[in-house]
Amino acid sequence: MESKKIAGERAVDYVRDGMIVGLGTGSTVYWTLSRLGEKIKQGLSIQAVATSVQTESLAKEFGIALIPFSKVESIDLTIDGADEVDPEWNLVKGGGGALLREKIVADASKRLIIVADESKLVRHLGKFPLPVEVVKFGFEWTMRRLSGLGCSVKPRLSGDNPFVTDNGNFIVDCSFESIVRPRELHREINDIPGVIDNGLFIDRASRVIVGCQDGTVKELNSGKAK
Ligand SMILES: O=C(CO)[C@H](O)[C@H](O)COP(=O)(O)O
Repeated sequence: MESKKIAGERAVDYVRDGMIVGLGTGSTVYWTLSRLGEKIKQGLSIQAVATSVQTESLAKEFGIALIPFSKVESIDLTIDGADEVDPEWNLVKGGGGALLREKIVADASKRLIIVADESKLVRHLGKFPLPVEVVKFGFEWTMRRLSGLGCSVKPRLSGDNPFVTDNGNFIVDCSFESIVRPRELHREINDIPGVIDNGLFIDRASRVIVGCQDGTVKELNSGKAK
């Protein structure tokens, strides 16, 4: 928990007065939101776009001014978490089910800072099941097509019911043993009818901030993205 906190908080050092900031989703970003709230009390002035209903309500709690995404031309900086980060900074995201809005907001952002604890750094993506957002209609068929890509598939549940995203869709978690060619896999998955998007984020991170168990924070800044 402490390593998530120090990573999440550190990212706030990159936020400047007047910025439009994208707010990711998850337990690491929670600490970003809480630190942003403190800085706002001390006079920082920003506007923010949330990537989930959960983040929207936390932002309100922390006194962060939100604007609708539809009113935004571009976002200066987005801070978000990840489930896995490989040495090329390809990411798996969507553990919290917010991958679609997270990807749209990341796409509109000049910079994407990823905050994570050390356990998220992996040699190859794939240990964490890859979340795929699919439409409800025909999702059983879409799952069959996904399993044809060589993974085992599980519809995500919330208790006994299917998990429903903020966009009204389902999530299918796809377990590949190892994702060797993430770029190709990203395209293959999104080519399947019924798939809306998947949790692979390729060449999107501009910086990765990692909280370590010994209390230090590592900042990696050699990615290929904008
Ligand atoms: O992609 C996400 C939500 O859709 C999260 O950023 C990801 O699951 C990491 O979450 P956490 O910081 O709680 O470990």
